[in-house]
Amino acid sequence: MTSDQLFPVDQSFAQSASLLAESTASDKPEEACGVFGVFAPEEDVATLTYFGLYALQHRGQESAGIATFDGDRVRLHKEMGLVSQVFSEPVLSKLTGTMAIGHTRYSTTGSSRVVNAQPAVVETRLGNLALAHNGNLVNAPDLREDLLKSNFTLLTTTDSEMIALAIAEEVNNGKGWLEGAISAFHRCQGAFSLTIGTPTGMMGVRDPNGIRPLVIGTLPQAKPTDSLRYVLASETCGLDIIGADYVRDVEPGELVWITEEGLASFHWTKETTPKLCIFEMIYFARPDSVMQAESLYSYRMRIGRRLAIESPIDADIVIAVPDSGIPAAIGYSQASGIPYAEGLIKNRYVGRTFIQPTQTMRESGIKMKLNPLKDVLAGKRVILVDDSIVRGTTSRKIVKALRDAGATEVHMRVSSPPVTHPCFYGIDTDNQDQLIAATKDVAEIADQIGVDSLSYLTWEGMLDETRHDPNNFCSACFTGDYPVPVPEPVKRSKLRLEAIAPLETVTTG
Ligand SMILES: O=P(O)(O)OC[C@H]1O[C@H](OP(=O)(O)OP(=O)(O)O)[C@H](O)[C@@H]1O
Ligand SMILES: NC(=O)CC[C@H](N)C(=O)O
Ligand SMILES: [Mg+2]
Repeated sequence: MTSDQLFPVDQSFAQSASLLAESTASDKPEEACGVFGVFAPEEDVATLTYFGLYALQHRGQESAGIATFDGDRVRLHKEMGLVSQVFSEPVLSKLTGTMAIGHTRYSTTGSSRVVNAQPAVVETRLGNLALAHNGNLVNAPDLREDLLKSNFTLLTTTDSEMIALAIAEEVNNGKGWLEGAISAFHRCQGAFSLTIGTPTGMMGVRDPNGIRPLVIGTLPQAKPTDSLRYVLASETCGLDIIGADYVRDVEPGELVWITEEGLASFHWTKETTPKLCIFEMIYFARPDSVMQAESLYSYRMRIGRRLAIESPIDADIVIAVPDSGIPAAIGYSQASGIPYAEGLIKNRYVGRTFIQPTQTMRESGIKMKLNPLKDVLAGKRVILVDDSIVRGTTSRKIVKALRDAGATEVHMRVSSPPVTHPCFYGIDTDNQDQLIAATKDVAEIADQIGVDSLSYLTWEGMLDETRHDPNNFCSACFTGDYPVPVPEPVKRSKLRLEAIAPLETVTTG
């Protein structure tokens, strides 16, 4: 399905019976998204955004969208699928403008369907705004009630549309873009890294804890007279791909406002406590992205070394679970002196299994994805390194495949602590009952996945090796210590707004 629009528009497409009839899969996991924005009047902003989203594809694989601004006019194309499936050159050539906002989605608050794809575009007194959101609001049900009371029409079941409508409400009540947006952010609780387009400028925003990442870059000026061209991206890999230079992170509780005049920074709240999601560093973000002033490849190598020191074992080879287990396996090999080998070959055309919508898809995804190398493994005592065990689906299958390929012993080492709690801030760590470490101890997990031994990195080791203040990270998935309190009904519903308020009952008048 496609949603291709020129705004101002008739948004009635979103209310069609066929869309409303689509139901959400109740076992659908949670995760993160990729956001992007570019303000570059002399450039082909849609194509730049396409490449930026291409680099951020790992953050969300369900749908993608780009909205471009040409003065007051907004052009929007969003569709289900991967970035390369959603956009073609003819589509991109129609997305003209001086600024673009882009999104790759992995649904969390609303179901996976085109109406919920982003950017969310809403009309306001001052013109349209387009918003791309990474994260999750933990007060989404309350915000939704407030917006319904204000007679707003909710066309989607995402918390992201609610942020856009909250800004619209403030603006419609007489505020300007900045004042209105800041008032709206004070109504939001949870995780939100946002890129927002308006007819006059582009915003980059992080919540007071900066749970999800967001970086600022600049594009080189084609001519000395060109204005500075700014880029916003979830990760630095989204800057690299278009030749943009990394400037800095958007800070927790900061709003950057990018216009023809340049970039202005506003600290929209004084109540900031940095809590970057440590799971971004462990697994989610790309290893070539820079966080906390170094590539995640370097951090992941270091935790692999730490793991070797914390949990040594005698063996013949160290192998990784590709892709995200590779840096830690190299680190483990370096620190232990046990040779690193490739024992599993990944079909590079298969995506991330962790973030596929259903258990059935995840199971078949693994079979399609990894094939053991028999001549490397036969007769060997193997140390298998992965970055995380979440449900245990991946490890169980791999361990069996390694033994079938002739490995005599399989010792698993994991470069993060046991995942015991779900994430409510935008990464897929599923319901607690599906997290293998929520109900089983390490010995039971070892038994279930069929390894000879199993060890995890300690929580202290994971945080020490960041070489930053350990208090600056959210590690709730390992501890249950949530930096933004999660209301009980939200914990129970896992922010499935369809469960809280079925779409069929949404007021559209
Ligand atoms: O315990 P499970 O629920 O099976 O999930 C854990 C696995 O999922 C992730 O990899 P994924 O295959 O998603 O992506 P990757 O190729 O980037 O490692 C992670 O790196 C683990 O390998
Ligand atoms: N994973 C995310 O960051 C998703 C953003 C938003 N909560 C949605 O469901 O669309
Ligand atoms: Mg993996």
